[in-house]
Amino acid sequence: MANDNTRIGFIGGGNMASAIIGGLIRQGMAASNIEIVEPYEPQRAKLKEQFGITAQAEPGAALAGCELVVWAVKPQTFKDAAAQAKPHTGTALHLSVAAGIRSDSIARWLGTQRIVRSMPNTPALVGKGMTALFARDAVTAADKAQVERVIATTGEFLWVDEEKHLDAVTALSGSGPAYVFYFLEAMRQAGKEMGLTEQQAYKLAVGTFVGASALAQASNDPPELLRERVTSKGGTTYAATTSMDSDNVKAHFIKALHAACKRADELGNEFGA
Ligand SMILES: NC(=O)c1ccc[n+]([C@@H]2O[C@H](COP(=O)([O-])OP(=O)(O)OC[C@H]3O[C@@H](n4cnc5c(N)ncnc54)[C@H](OP(=O)(O)O)[C@@H]3O)[C@@H](O)[C@H]2O)c1
Ligand code: PRO
Repeated sequence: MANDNTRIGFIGGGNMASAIIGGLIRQGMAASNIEIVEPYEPQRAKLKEQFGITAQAEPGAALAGCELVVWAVKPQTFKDAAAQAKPHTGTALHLSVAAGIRSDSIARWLGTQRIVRSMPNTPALVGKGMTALFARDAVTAADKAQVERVIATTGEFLWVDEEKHLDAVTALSGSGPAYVFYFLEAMRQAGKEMGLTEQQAYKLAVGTFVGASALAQASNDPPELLRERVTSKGGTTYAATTSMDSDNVKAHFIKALHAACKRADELGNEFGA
């Protein structure tokens, strides 16, 4: 992004916006090309401290010069935020990161069809994000390329052809980091119960996730086979996975992801009207 003079506006300057802005700045985008609208004063102070960007409390003329507007508000506040910002967004291309809110709703609120919906995740903060993107028909190849340049600063991405698949993506990779952290909490507690210090247990658990993920990424083998290679006959891994199987852990975990997917659909219905 170093030689790119595109101006990008952010509506909402919270966690997800900060993750993307961090990526853009790391890749050399000038902070002066970023406009942020963020009503919460302490968050504006944080953005100033983190990125040197003075965010605006409400949308205004500065937004009009932005070729791309990123919507990083909660699903619950999207409609109101859209009503406030619409008079200032000109002919911009729009990129939403909001869970659940369908592009039909966004098109209606903003009066434009140039909308890309996305579902990023918080590892974007460290350049290891995983994002899925969906484009409405009116989005051109050049528009898509512009979105890709932005999202690529936060990690990897893929496009989905059907918008409803973004709900599944939300359940899988959008919320996914929380599942990993949940398992880290459990591994840390188990380690402590077995006599390790909290620090030792946490370091071992995080390192194991990093290592196993890197192995899965580097390997052409399916996870079933990778797991088999850890599992010695009559050994410790077998004892653990047998215990999980008898408690139906996998089925419960899959059920949890379906609950997240259903909630994404509900968010679209509840807050997209
Ligand atoms: N966090 C994640 O892991 C994640 C992952 C993928 C997608 N998302 C999506 O990203 C979106 C933002 O989530 P987040 O975690 O970044 O939330 P967040 O940290 O709460 O950020 C949203 C920000 O938008 C501000 N805001 C509220 N009304 C506004 C308005 N009218 N105009 C401009 N800004 C306004 C909020 O201020 P106040 O606090 O004053 O309301 C808040 O600072 C959500 O739609 C979520 O579904 C999040
Ligand atoms: N965070 C948002 C939520 O929990 C969307 C994915 C991750 O609703």
